[in-house]
Amino acid sequence: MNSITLPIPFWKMSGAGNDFIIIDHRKPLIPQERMAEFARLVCRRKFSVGADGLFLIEPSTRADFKWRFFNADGSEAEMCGNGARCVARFAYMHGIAAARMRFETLAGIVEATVADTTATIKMTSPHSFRFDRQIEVGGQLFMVHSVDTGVPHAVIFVDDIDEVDMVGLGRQLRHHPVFAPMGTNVNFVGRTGDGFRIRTYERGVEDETMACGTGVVAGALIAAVKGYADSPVAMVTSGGIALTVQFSGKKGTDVDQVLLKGPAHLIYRGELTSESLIA
Ligand SMILES: N[C@@H](CCC[C@H](N)C(=O)O)C(=O)O
Repeated sequence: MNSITLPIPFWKMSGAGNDFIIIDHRKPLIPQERMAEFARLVCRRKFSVGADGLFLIEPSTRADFKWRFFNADGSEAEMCGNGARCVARFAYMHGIAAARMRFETLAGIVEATVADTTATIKMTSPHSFRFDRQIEVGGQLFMVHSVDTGVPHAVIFVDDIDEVDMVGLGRQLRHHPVFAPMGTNVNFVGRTGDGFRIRTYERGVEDETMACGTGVVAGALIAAVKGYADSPVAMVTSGGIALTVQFSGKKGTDVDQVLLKGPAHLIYRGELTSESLIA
């Protein structure tokens, strides 16, 4: 079968401004070989629903369900923190899983708890920490830290977060040879009087998004190692919404339980038709 079964019911959800299309795909509707193309079409803003990413919920033999996750450009990514929180609420509201659930991602098993419009996830173990790499971009040197929180993230602490050229600088770092071949998401973190602000240039969206869950976790863990923060760490994202990261275990890179908490809202539900898929 190479055709897409239409119409397709979907939910549009927002996790702190990171927005997603979520489809119950336990009964297959989109052939495997057309999933990336489908994601590109439905995520395209102004021409279709528009979103930062697409989730297809599928059956799992190891957990309550598993997902296929595609960025807006059709690339498949291992993990998405805000998407995981939205998917958890979707699964709970569709009776696919109980309020406490486990689901399979390419990064590993994610645990989640849903309470009203808030969803908390237990992240897969962060790994590949690197600190204090000096990287030159456009004749300027940046002190860059990095960690994989399910997907790769670079973290840079800046004095004035409003002044960062997200598209110019974000894009150059995202494609910097140091991070090849996978590339990286790029987070700029600013310390405010009583906390942190964070802005993320997302791989696969190829732009700044309003929030990035795995990016907030990367920022919080690196801030803790640097001695700037202690658990729980709240970071205000570009859309103005705070996400909270809680972790236990030894302070530093040896953290064994990392929780990400924040809102997961249903924006609307609808049906995708052939007109939603126009290139
Ligand atoms: N928005 C996500 C991260 C999604 C994956 C990322 N775009 C990538 O390809 O690495 C989040 O909330 O974590």
